[in-house]
Amino acid sequence: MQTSDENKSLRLVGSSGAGKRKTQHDDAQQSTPGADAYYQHVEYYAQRMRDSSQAGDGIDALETALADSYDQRHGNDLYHAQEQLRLAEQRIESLKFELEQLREQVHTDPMTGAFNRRGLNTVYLREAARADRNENALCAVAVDLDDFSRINYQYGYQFGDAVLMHFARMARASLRPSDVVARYGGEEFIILLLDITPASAGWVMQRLRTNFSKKPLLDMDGHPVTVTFSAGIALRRFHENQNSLFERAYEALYLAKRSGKDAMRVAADSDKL
Ligand SMILES: Nc1nc2c(ncn2[C@@H]2O[C@H](COP(=O)(O)OP(=O)(O)OP(=O)(O)O)[C@@H](O)[C@H]2O)c(=O)[nH]1
Repeated sequence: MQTSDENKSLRLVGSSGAGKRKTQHDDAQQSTPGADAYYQHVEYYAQRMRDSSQAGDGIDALETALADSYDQRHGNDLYHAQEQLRLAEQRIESLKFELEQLREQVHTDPMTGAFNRRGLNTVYLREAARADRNENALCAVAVDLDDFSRINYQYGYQFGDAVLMHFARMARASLRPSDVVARYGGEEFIILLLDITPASAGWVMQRLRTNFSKKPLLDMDGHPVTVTFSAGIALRRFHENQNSLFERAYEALYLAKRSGKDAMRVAADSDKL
């Protein structure tokens, strides 16, 4: 039950108009802004509602509580802290996005869009671990465009660049999206064929060869320019590291070049191919 003094105080507070009225708690709020003051304020009015015997008094107290706590709910430290938190979360999201873009730049050859060496190293570690875990086959193919210095000399360096971009595009289009195309050096590429049956690696590369030769670039006069490539294929042994695998792929590539170029060879140990 309320005493008559409390009722008086309740009515006084409740009848002075929402939003503008000043209560005995305003001073306390101003001197101690923030969450503590807010909760004290709420508790104060909650207590008054508990003590109230009539619905009208309770509603009065509730309205007053809402009006008096408006600034604290919307303009106080708690509100600002929540706003800061929201902005910080937004910033974190945009930083994550920037980081993702930077990571992509660090791992990509800007001209061809293929992985660069660093990107290839990262992908190799991941895919080799996966291949070991699942006992999947993984093939590395070393590719070198034939007589590229002559292409540059005859058609210009810019045309040579266009050939490199064209090769990377054709490789991506001819292989599975999960396969990896990386520019390893000037006119050298490494391709990783994942989860491939050894017998398939040869004809997958043959398909790339066919697609590449069927869509030649044109010179200034609109004539097609024939560009070929040589390739060496090596089937990865379980737990074989990158250097060893690529070395075997390069040995096979060397044999392909020695055989007259525009050719493919399979590394000796890849006997299942
Ligand atoms: N256009 C262009 N050419 C490049 C780039 N990087 C390397 N090259 C050229 O690639 C050529 C590679 O020449 P070589 O290593 O002699 O090989 P090749 O002429 O292809 O001869 P083979 O490998 O025996 O078929 C050089 O002329 C380099 O200047 C590049 O980013 N753009």
